[in-house]
Parts: sequence; structure tokens; C-alpha cells
Amino acid sequence: MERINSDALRRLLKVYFIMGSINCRKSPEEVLSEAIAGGITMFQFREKGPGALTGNARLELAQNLQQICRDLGVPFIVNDDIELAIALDADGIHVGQNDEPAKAIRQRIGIQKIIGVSAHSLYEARQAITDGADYLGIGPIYPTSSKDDAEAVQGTFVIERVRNSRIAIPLVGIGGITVHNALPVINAGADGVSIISAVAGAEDVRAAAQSFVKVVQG
Ligand SMILES: C=C1C=NC(C(F)(F)F)=NC1=N
Repeated sequence: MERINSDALRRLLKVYFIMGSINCRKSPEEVLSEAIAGGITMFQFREKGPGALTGNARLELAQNLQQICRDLGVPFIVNDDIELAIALDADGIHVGQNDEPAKAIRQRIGIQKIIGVSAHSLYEARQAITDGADYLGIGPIYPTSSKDDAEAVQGTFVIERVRNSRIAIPLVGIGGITVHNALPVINAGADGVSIISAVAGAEDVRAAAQSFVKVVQG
């Protein structure tokens, strides 16, 4: 067994959809199915924030969404909750700076699972790489409504700094990204964009996902 191939991961990061029930205008199962039909390349289950499900309801939703991802061949990533990621045998986990360091997570989750780490500076990026992260989430690029404790808005500055430092790790931009402002994120050197409300809150989820695929594929 070995770690996921970087080029394969770059392709998975292209249109990386993140969602929980509070981001959706209808059933999360419908939203995810439509987003996958629209061409999203990876999914992150992020059930948090005011009104988010807890306990069994949260577990059942995670299982339902994981099954949809399995049926349709899209990797299923869990945000923050390593116990849940292990219990579900998820394809990976995404952690923030305040969670367990990637090194400890790697010990628990295994070599072939995907570990993503949020980074807000060149220093945090370097630390995450040393710890064994497979990809970085860098942002918030633009003002975001999806995260009430987001760090300072940074534009594409940190993405450019990482790439100018010759750091080639797969990375995705996150934070307030729409089809109208996605291209600068790619041009700055990100392998893809992460979206929550631009897809989950769309009137036509499938069309919204498709529009990101078009912008990112070029
Ligand atoms: C806070 C986050 C930052 N980045 C990412 C990702 F896009 F996956 F890299 N996910 C998060 N939940």
C-alpha cells in the first residue's frame, strides 16, 4: 500500500464540493446527487454550524451521503471528525490548524487515506507538508458566509507565495468562491476550487456544479 498519487489527487481537487445539511435548500441527498451529476470531483461531509445535525441523525446522513459517493465513484472526505472518518472507512479526512496534527492522524487512519490540512500561511503550509498532508486547503480567498470563525480574507496571496516557494503539493482554494471569481484562484496556482454555498444553495445544483467544471477545466 502507498500514499495517493499527487497527480490523481490534483484531478480530484478540481471541483471539490463541501456541504452539510445547513447549507442545503432541500435534502442533502438530492443536493449531493445533483452536484455529482454536474461533475464535482470530490465531496467533503462538513456537518457543523448553527442547526447542524448531531448524534445518530448526523451519522445516518453521513452514511447516506457516503453511499451516494460510493455508488457514483466520488471520494468521500470527512471534515474534522477522525472518529467518524474511521468508523465509516471514509476515503479521507480534512483537518484545521486546531485539530490533531496530520502526523497523529496518519498513524490512526492509515497510509492510503487522503489527509487534507487547512493552511493560512507559508509557514502553516510547510508544517502541514512536514506532517504528511496529501493536500492543502488555502483560504479564505474571498469573504465567506459558510464559516463564522474564518481567518482573515487573503485573496490569492498565500497560494502565490506557496507556489513561488516551489512547493508543488496539491492544493485547493476555499472561501467565497463563485463561478465569477474562480479563475484567479486557478491562475494563482491552485489545482482546484472548493465550494459550499455556490453549489449547495443554488436553484439548479447540477447546473451550478457544471459551471464550475467549465471554468476550472478551461
Ligand atoms: C476549513 C476548510 C478549509 N479547506 C477545506 C478544503 F477545501 F477541503 F481544503 N476544507 C475545509 N473544511
